[in-house]
Amino acid sequence: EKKIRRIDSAKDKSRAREKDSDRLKVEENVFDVPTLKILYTLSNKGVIKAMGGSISTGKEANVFYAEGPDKELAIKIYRIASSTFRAMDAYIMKDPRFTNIRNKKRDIIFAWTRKELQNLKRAKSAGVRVPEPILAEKNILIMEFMGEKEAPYPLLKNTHLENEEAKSIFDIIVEYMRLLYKKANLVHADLSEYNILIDPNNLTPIFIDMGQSVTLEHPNAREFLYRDVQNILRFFSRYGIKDKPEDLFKKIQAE
Ligand SMILES: N#C/C(=C\c1ccncc1)C(=O)NCc1ccccc1
Repeated sequence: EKKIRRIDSAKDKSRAREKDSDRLKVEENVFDVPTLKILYTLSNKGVIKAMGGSISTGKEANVFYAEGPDKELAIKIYRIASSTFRAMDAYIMKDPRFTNIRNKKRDIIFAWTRKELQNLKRAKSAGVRVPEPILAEKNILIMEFMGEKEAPYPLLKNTHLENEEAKSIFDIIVEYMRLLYKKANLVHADLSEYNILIDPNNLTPIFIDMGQSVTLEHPNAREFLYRDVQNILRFFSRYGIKDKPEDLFKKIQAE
């Protein structure tokens, strides 16, 4: 009951911050009864000591801060009532790893959550800096919290950089794209300044949101890679970086 109150208070806290009713509806969908049951179970198992507030809210999921037994956690909860799960089809239905799932909304969301955990593990073992993946349970993904004092590290989008700082971050991002491709056999497929955190202690990038990442067997993998390359070059052009997309595209895939 104490733990349940903490989760309920997290609900209230995240609601309290709601300004307009739409967001309230959005938040409401995340904490549906099945999701609450899983959170209570994880809490009773000691995986989650206390739920915190919402770190970020997207169309298809919300990320919450939480205290774990030994480290801070980020809890990503995929919305079952999400309207954008159709968009997931493009990535998941052609992925040989998931062709056998029944086309039921929940199954797609659960498979997507499992895929994000798997992709984070593969990225990490390839040497790409990502939040430490901890577990996936139905529509809930638990990972290491990347931030300090309950405040997440800033997105690349919101980080002020000098040109030299930007250049060194750009070089690491390209190296991570190469490691993902050559060693993890993955393409991020949604890489942009919105899905890269910057660790302010050493100005290094952290890749997040790998639910949509695909293996190189996916028929559109190279298209997605080219789009990631274009996104990154578009963002870094403001710092005087002039690499050509086709050159970067080749460099990432080169033997
Ligand atoms: N993962 C993750 C995120 C942050 C994060 C911070 C600190 N530690 C770990 C993860 C995040 O904001 N993702 C964006 C997003 C996408 C889709 C729906 C909601 C939110």
